[in-house]
Amino acid sequence: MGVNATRAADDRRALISLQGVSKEFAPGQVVLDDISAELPRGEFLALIGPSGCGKSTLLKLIAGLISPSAGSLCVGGGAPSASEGKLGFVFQDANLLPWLDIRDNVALPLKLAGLPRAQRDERAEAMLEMVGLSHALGRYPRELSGGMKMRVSIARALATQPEILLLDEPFGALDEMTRDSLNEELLRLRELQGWTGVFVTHSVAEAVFLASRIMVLSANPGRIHALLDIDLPYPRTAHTRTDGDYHAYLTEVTRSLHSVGGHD
Ligand SMILES: Nc1ncnc2c1ncn2[C@@H]1O[C@H](COP(=O)(O)OP(=O)(O)OP(=O)(O)O)[C@@H](O)[C@H]1O
Repeated sequence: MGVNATRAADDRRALISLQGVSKEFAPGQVVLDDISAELPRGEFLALIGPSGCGKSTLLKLIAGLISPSAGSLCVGGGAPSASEGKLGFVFQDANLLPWLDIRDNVALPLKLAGLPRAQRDERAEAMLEMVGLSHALGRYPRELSGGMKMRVSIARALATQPEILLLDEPFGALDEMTRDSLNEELLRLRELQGWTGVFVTHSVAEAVFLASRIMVLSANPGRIHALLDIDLPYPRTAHTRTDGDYHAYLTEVTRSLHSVGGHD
């Protein structure tokens, strides 16, 4: 098989595969039940559903931070626990180290990976430039706004050039304008870097704006209620939010969420 044929076969194969995944933290307390999905390379999947339905748990399973009670997951062709280096994780809290300036915060995973100082500084600076913070390299987290901290957190998650980016409600604590502009920025980064993403959100608008597909989960136990394709063309920009199709998707997802008892 030639290089192109191999790549085409790779592209068709799911990058993340979930088969009959269930999770219970205590016997009889099923949090997630029988979740199956295939995520091809390039997918940007939003997880949405009522509070406590298991969205973060599903993300942690994909990251290999916890193991399923039943079923199996395959990430990048292997077990999630073996996918270290292929994955970047962004949490709701930016989790920056207060005693390091933002260049060193972004360079931290590279330091842990053993990259020499010059290389990790160069990469950290390139990442910070990509998120529009090259003017702030020497600043400390306490000197940054919430939106800037989240930009640093995203730059840090992407510094190791992961194939997959997992985001657990990263913009939930931000005001709407900052959130909208970070959403646009995130899509721009995705265009540039081509990672596959899975993110948790409570915002229907954010899910529709970002995602290529939305998984609506029901609660107690968490099950897939709907998997909806969002066929809005990328790149999506601020103009997308005034598009009639975008608004039709907002209505569809809101209805789906209401039918499972989500009040977000
Ligand atoms: N480590 C754990 N041990 C025991 N129970 C847990 C653990 N982690 C999560 N749970 C329980 O699993 C359920 C799902 O939690 P999870 O955080 O995945 O939900 P979520 O959909 O992300 O919620 P939210 O939207 O409120 O953030 C909750 O009832 C939670 O209490």
